[in-house]
Amino acid sequence: MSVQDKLDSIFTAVVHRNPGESEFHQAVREVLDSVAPALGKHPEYAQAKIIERICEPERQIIFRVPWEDDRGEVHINRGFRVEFNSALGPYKGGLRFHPSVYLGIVKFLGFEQLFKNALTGMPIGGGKGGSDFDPKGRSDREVMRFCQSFMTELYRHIGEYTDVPAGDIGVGGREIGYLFGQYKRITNRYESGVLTGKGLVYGGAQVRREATGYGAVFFAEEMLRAAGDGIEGKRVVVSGSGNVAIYAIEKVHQLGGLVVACSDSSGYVRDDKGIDVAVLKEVKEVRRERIEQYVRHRPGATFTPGGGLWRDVPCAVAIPSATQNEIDADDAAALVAGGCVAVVEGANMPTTPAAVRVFAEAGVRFAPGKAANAGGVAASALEMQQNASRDSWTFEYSEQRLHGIMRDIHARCYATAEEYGMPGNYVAGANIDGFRMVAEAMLAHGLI
Ligand SMILES: NC(=O)C1=CN([C@@H]2O[C@H](COP(=O)(O)OP(=O)(O)OC[C@H]3O[C@@H](n4cnc5c(N)ncnc54)[C@H](O)[C@@H]3O)[C@@H](O)[C@H]2O)C=CC1
Ligand SMILES: O=C(O)CCC(=O)C(=O)O
Repeated sequence: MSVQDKLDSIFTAVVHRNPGESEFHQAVREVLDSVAPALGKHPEYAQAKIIERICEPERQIIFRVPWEDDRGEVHINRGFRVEFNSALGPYKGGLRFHPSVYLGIVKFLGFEQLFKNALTGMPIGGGKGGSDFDPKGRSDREVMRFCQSFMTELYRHIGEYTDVPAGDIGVGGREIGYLFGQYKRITNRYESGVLTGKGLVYGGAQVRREATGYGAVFFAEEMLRAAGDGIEGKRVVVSGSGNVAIYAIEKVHQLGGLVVACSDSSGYVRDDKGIDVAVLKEVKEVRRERIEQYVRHRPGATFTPGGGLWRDVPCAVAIPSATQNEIDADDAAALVAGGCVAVVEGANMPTTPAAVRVFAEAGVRFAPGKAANAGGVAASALEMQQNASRDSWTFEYSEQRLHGIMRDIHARCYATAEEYGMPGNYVAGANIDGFRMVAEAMLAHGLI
């Protein structure tokens, strides 16, 4: 059987074993499509069934989360933690609170995470979790009660050396605080390294909040520089207006680019003078309002309801930072027609496979999320490092470390793509390099 036939049959088995989990299938297919050359060079991987083992999470936990709203009504949500792979270190990855969350989403995110974490070069395995709870429109006290109930089950599965959750969509500093408080209360242990993304006053690290967005822009800068270009003077569109998007916009502006539009799930705002980050933070981080409110403070800015951002606003650089599969083939064609030269995934898997093909055919440089958005989890590993040594670094030093890590990730992806005869193919470079690290560690550990 050829390597490709073998990979096809593994994929068929994954689909069969995980019915209805389309996002997970998509994430697996993308990696399997890249790793054939590495398997050709390393027959020992196939012999030890590394791919088959990588596609099967080490552990999947599903639990009931009952909680009471402010009117005394009882709600039941479902909680998840998928501990995907611990070959490189304790499971590490965020928690997502969003009504769309189900096992297939958590598994796709956990699968992506294990290769991403490998690329950071830090000793962290891959995991992901979350709930179908919707924090939108909930009071702080409701969110607190939900987080306490969620942690009342989750605490027995996590720990500094076991599994270290963090934030993702719908889980930011507020939620991490409530989760940490409940963990501390139940276990009677001040175990700082059990969660990352903590507040600065109780064990959080400088630059963790900014890290995913800043990191994506550092990666963009490296990718453009490798092509003899740069971000300065470029018109940029960033989707989303949450943690990743806000700090991506901030860093683009610091590097001399201009972000002219961003969005949330209700629509997008366009501001040709450049998105005002202070206003955006006030609307989104402080008031937790819909993006439409941005235009109240910015004469000349416009709000458009719905999802037309990628088709309507031309740009040289696109940084999708909202959610999975937000750029389809038609969006990609519109971006190409509008002069887009680079796409950098701030979100996890925001570009559909058909859209990735459109970019490849048009020669658009494309940075996959598992490389480009790895700055967040890398900064989480730096937070764990500071917690373990009871230390706290400055903002400047932490940002320098992040910058160095993103440069290294870029260099590894670039070099691996060259080594395998696919220069400029960052998808192949990231998948092969991340896969090789996990595979080598799994081989070393024996059949477990
Ligand atoms: N927070 C982190 O450190 C990291 C996050 N990511 C990924 O980045 C993406 C964004 O995450 P965060 O900024 O942390 O979440 P967030 O909850 O802070 O912000 C998410 C943003 O995306 C928007 N959004 C969500 N669903 C949408 C939809 N269907 N259509 C349009 N907009 C939508 C929301 O309105 C919000 O503006 C996710 O894909 C996440 O997995 C990746 C690496 C690390
Ligand atoms: O910081 C972390 O542990 C997780 C970040 C995350 O969820 C991601 O990289 O998608």
